Amino acid sequence: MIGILGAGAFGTALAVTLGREQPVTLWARGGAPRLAVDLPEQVRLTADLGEALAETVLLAVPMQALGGLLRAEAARLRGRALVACCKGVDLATGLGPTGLIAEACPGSPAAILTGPSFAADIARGLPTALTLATQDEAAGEALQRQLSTAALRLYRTTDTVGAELGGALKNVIAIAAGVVIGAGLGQSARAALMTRGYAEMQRLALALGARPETLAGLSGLGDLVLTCTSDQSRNFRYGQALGAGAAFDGSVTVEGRATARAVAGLAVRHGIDMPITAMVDALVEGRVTLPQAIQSLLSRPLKQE
Ligand SMILES: NC(=O)C1=CN([C@@H]2O[C@H](COP(=O)(O)OP(=O)(O)OC[C@H]3O[C@@H](n4cnc5c(N)ncnc54)[C@H](O)[C@@H]3O)[C@@H](O)[C@H]2O)C=CC1
Ligand SMILES: O=C(CO)COP(=O)(O)O
Repeated sequence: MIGILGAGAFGTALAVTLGREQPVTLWARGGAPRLAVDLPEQVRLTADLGEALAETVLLAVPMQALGGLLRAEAARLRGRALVACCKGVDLATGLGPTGLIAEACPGSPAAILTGPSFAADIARGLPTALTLATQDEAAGEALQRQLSTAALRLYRTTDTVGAELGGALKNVIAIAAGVVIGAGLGQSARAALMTRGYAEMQRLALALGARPETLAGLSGLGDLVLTCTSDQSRNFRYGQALGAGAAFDGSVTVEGRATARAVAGLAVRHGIDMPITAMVDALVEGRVTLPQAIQSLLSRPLKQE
């Protein structure tokens, strides 16, 4: 049995695909999943977290809720294989998902499942490929077998730093890509933004110990491409609204907002130049106007690529 904590769009989609092949218990804090889909017979929905505590537990809550959930449930989660399914950097600690797991549940195998996939596509059984990262090679092989399905292919790596930073940072760049399109700056500008965004993702991630091939893989470049080019992405749509001066529903999960804040701080501490992330953070926080943000990016010094 697999336990999934969090019945938002992603947790529910994972329950649907995994539940077609094996028993799954899906914990919904409020008792109901967010995606309007039929759950396979082997998926049990519960409002009692204890019932979802299997040997393998997927943590599918938003990034800024992960630390609190881990601390509250540490005693019951310890010793289980814990697979984070969220993308971002924790504002309070600057840690990524596996760092939060290690802090709350030391000794538990900590993994992250990340990469290009919209929950709706996974739930429909469309083909999807994700990265499963864990430092423990044997645990990684076991999880890869357990969590791959006919439609969901998992690629394995031990580079947790690269996998989680790729997934976190691409959301910030997706907001910027949305701003570019929302402000009517055109698709050529978006391609430039994505490329320069990828350069700054690499600068930070490599400085923090990530491997370049992880950044070039599904969890980095793959997810950057998906999220910056599809209006299925909530980060992209949020950016579009910012760029167009339109309203955006505040209840929608937009991970790139808090991640921009956390990463702007990390970049300063590590002396890494991340102008797009800094611009997104300043724009989201209302410290600059849209024309100022665009002007500051266009007036960067001319330099080598
Ligand atoms: N939706 C998607 O297509 C994908 C989402 N992800 C990632 O999955 C993570 C979760 O996102 P979604 O499921 O899309 O969000 P969502 O907004 O659809 O759902 C979030 C769920 O978490 C629950 N939740 C919030 N705080 C909680 C807490 N403290 N304890 C328990 N439950 C809590 C909410 O009730 C809600 O059901 C994010 O980090 C996102 O980046 C990753 C890949 C695809
Ligand atoms: O992470 C995702 C796709 O891989 C989902 O993107 P959004 O959170 O922007 O909707």
